[in-house]
Amino acid sequence: MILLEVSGIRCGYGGSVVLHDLSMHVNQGEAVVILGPNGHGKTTLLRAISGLVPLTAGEIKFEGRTISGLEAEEITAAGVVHIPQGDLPFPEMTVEENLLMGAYLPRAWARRGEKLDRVYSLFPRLGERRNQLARTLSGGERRMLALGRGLMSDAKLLMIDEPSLGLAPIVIEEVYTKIKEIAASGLSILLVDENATHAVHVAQRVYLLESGSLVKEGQAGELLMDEALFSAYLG
Ligand SMILES: Nc1ncnc2c1ncn2[C@@H]1O[C@H](COP(=O)(O)OP(=O)(O)OP(=O)(O)O)[C@@H](O)[C@H]1O
Repeated sequence: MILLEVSGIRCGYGGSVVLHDLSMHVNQGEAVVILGPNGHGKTTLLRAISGLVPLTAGEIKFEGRTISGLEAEEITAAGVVHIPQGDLPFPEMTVEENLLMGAYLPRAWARRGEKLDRVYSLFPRLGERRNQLARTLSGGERRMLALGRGLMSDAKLLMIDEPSLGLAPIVIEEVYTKIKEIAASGLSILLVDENATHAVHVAQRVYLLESGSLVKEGQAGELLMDEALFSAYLG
């Protein structure tokens, strides 16, 4: 069953068009990654789905309902949760207070205790640091906090923007191990990253984005087998 369906969208900033006639989808329970060089529109695509960049053409549907044109809060309330690049937490709040901010919608708030337990079992380091101010966390811990905050909501689709950005290789591996666990729990995931190495092991399906258009789609396994493609597009 298709969960998210993006059909022929066009959007950009001011007069400049960033995404042209872009179509893609995410099935229920699937982890999908969009790979592509920086500056080619990956973040813009997530922002368009979240209602932060208006479309000038095309349509986006979630669970069969048109969400393009809705306010960003309504799209979040529908279950599309966006973890932006850089994932800055509220620095003067504790880890736990930051996590609780992710459960601000009434349905999630009612189940916040159970959700906190789930986040702490997935990220024991956050549990140990629950009373620590977010500004004192390491880069990797901050990224975990951003993922945890996303899980505190009633997400049906978790969209994660470049989880490897600015982290040391060993920390990237740790973050991706957690994303794999989240995907294995059945939550649908749409991930964008410039770094293919880890992302292709988490995703079932991959799209390659170049200059605002998707140039290829395939199973992650096929991409891994295709060395020429892998090096041509992903370096
Ligand atoms: N707020 C903005 N105003 C004007 N142009 C923007 C804005 N945000 C992004 N752009 C432009 O849109 C294009 C696509 O940027 P986008 O951030 O979507 O790329 P990306 O593939 O996610 O790369 P990165 O990972 O570096 O963010 C770039 O040319 C960028 O300069």
